[in-house]
Amino acid sequence: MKITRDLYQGSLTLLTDYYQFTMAYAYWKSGKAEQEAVFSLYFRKNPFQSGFTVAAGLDYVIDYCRNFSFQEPDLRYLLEMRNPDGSPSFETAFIDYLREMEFRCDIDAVEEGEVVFPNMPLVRVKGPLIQCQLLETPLLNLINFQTLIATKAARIVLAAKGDPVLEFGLRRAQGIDGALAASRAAYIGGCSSTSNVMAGKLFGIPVAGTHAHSWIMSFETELEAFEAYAESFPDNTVLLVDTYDTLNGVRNAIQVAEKLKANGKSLKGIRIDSGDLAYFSNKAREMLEKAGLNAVKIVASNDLDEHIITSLKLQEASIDVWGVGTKLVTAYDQPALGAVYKMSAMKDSKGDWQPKIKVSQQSIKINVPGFHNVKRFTLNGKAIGDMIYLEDTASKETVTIIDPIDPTRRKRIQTDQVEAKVLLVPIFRKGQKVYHRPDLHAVRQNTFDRLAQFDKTHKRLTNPHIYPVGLEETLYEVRTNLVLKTKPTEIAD
Ligand SMILES: Nc1ncnc2c1ncn2[C@@H]1O[C@H](COP(=O)(O)OP(=O)(O)OP(=O)(O)O)[C@@H](O)[C@H]1O
Ligand SMILES: O=P(O)(O)OC[C@H]1O[C@H](OP(=O)(O)OP(=O)(O)O)[C@H](O)[C@@H]1O
Ligand SMILES: O=C(O)c1cccnc1
Repeated sequence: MKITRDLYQGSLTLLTDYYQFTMAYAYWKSGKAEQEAVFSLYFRKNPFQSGFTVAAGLDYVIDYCRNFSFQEPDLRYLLEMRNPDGSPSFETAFIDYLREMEFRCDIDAVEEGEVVFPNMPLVRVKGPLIQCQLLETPLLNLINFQTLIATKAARIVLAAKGDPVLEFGLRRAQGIDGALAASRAAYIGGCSSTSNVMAGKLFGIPVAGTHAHSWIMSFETELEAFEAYAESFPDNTVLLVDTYDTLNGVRNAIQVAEKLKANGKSLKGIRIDSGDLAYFSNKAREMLEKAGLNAVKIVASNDLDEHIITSLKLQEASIDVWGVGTKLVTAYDQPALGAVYKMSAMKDSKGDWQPKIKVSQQSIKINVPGFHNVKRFTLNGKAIGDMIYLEDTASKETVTIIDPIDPTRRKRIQTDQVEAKVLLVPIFRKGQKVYHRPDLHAVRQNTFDRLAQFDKTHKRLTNPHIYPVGLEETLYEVRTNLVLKTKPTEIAD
């Protein structure tokens, strides 16, 4: 897929924060640009107070990196940039250096649809410092939003307990790209279809839809509108019943169903978009059953989210299909995932790797140093803990994983009695793509399969049981020693 190129027709290399260029220039001026570094992309808290997060956005990252080059119009723009005093921001020789730049990074990442947790690397970039740095903003932009929406979708799909969830968000999404990326991520999270026709064309997501109130309002009566719609779509008649009076709408839909039956066809569904969805869906179900129309599906929409769906399920509402828009594609209750991208190691002038740490007053903001990876341990197919570890640490029979924020939380794992899977997968080697991307349907299936590995207590929508993710002991020690070495030991007055 060349989604970003198809959509934006050119290089996206300038779609970054200006400070990436100020640093790039300064790295180049001080002779550090080609020095090797490692950066890690991770988040610190699951969104929505969720017990898990679903990774998405890697496909866009791959496109971005494959198109990573400076085109002449971009170079001209950079050359014309000025400091506040009117002097050129960048020397011509730097612009020439950018012109020749070829993407040379190694990238490893968790696959889309993978279930991920705070502090573990989602993407690891190793390569020339300048290239690692320039990737910071676009990688965060691409991973943060899609991961957020895939997670929201997964929660909604879990609440729907196997019923199809139709994504209806385009009209309320954050602009064109927000909508397209959200439709893609919502599908990864488990939605069944999108109403966004362009997302269908670009990504191959199934497209589905009913009709709006305007269709009914364009006729003298609701019954005429239903009949005309059934004539237009005899094989896919879904009627919106709540324009004037929901139960009367159901009666009219039943009349149309009988006509369809006489022609060897059937009414596929009705949609309720207002009022008490439990009451109206149960009444509608009773009326449909009385008319022998047990197979007619009831679609509900109207500001739904995982919590309202859960409540409607508890109320035993007779809803078979859920249409969800605004609260899904805008991640209404948490509009951003806070993933960050931090340097974790750099080669010194002798060519030796040095782990790097950012020390903060807030311990949650201290990153994981070194060339690290993450392993998931499973027992009889169930995930029991994730270990963040330094790649050059020899494997041991027993490991202890230590929560980086609360080191009293620890878990011992007998590695010879469990299965282990390394979660970072090679994506690029020396700038060349080595990863074969699965199609979007396989990614969506991946989400279901991976989520199935987790105990339901971690998937509970409120107050979930915290899944154990920790640092392997050696890494924990490296990190603690680095913090102690870097942090002033005296408490400031
Ligand atoms: N039985 C129910 N239990 C919990 N929430 C419900 C139930 N029925 C509907 N809701 C939710 O309550 C909210 C009702 O919102 P609102 O009052 O705006 O709807 P409405 O009265 O149908 O009006 P509108 O025509 O503006 O959609 C929606 O978010 C809807 O999903
Ligand atoms: O509620 P959402 O989850 O965003 O789902 C999409 C909404 O979009 C349509 O409404 P419309 O734009 O016609 O407005 P209205 O039904 O709120 O009047 C549809 O009837 C849903 O109610
Ligand atoms: O197809 C539908 O029913 C639909 C599409 C977008 C928004 N609301 C409803």
